[in-house]
Amino acid sequence: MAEPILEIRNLSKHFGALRATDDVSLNLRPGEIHALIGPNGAGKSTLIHQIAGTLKPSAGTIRFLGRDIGGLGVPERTRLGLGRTFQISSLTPEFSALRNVMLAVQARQGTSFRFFRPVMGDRSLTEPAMAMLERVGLADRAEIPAGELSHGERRQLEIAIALALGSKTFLLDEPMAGMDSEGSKTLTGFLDALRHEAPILLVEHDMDAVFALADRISVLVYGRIIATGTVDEVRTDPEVRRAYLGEEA
Ligand SMILES: Nc1ncnc2c1ncn2[C@@H]1O[C@H](COP(=O)(O)OP(=O)(O)OP(=O)(O)O)[C@@H](O)[C@H]1O
Repeated sequence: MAEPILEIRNLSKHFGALRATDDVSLNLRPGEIHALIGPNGAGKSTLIHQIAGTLKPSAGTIRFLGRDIGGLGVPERTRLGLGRTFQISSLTPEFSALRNVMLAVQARQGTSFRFFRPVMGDRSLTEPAMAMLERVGLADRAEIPAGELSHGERRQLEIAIALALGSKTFLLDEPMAGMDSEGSKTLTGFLDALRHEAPILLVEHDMDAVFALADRISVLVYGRIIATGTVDEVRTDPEVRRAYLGEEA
């Protein structure tokens, strides 16, 4: 089996007496979508924050591409290729989709000294940025201001930006939140293809999306993983049914 890209071992986060994550171990393999599900307050976002570097773990290790990243800050983790998206603030709403991606290409190239040149005419920026928009299926929306894109399109744009910044893995925290069923269907199709570019750790409450997408699911309850397995294994696990899925499973 391929080496995991991301390996979490015995990760915990304590807020006073509360164990928001408690001895969590999981991994993410190349090409997979690993979904993390669980009731409200189970610790899913806390876990994502710990991996992204915005929360310091109380204990445990995080290895990314074979390297212990526990001591690294957010920018260093991003530079290594750990992509966290869906922070809407990363988009400049009045700039076109293309220009938003060009800024990321420029940041990656470290060419901000070119500010005095007309950026939109710079083919070393427009061409890779266009290629990125094509990869995420937004090429025909290149000229539309980011603020006028649909909810789902903005998420695709954020992924294009993350790819332009060199992301090799994605941590996605509730990407379907606030979407109608049409939007979440489109985004599901998009994430399905994205996994082959970069594996995804997906926190999501939309169970249709999770069951359609996940290669594996881990179920988090009160900060602990109570089961990890395929969709079928998790759906039929008695403890998961009792603790989370209930009779609807
Ligand atoms: N900064 C913090 N200080 C204290 N407690 C916190 C903090 N952040 C989260 N918690 C607590 O940790 C627990 C886990 O919260 P977390 O947001 O990780 O859960 P979640 O599984 O993402 O929930 P949801 O599905 O509702 O987003 C909760 O009890 C929450 O109140």
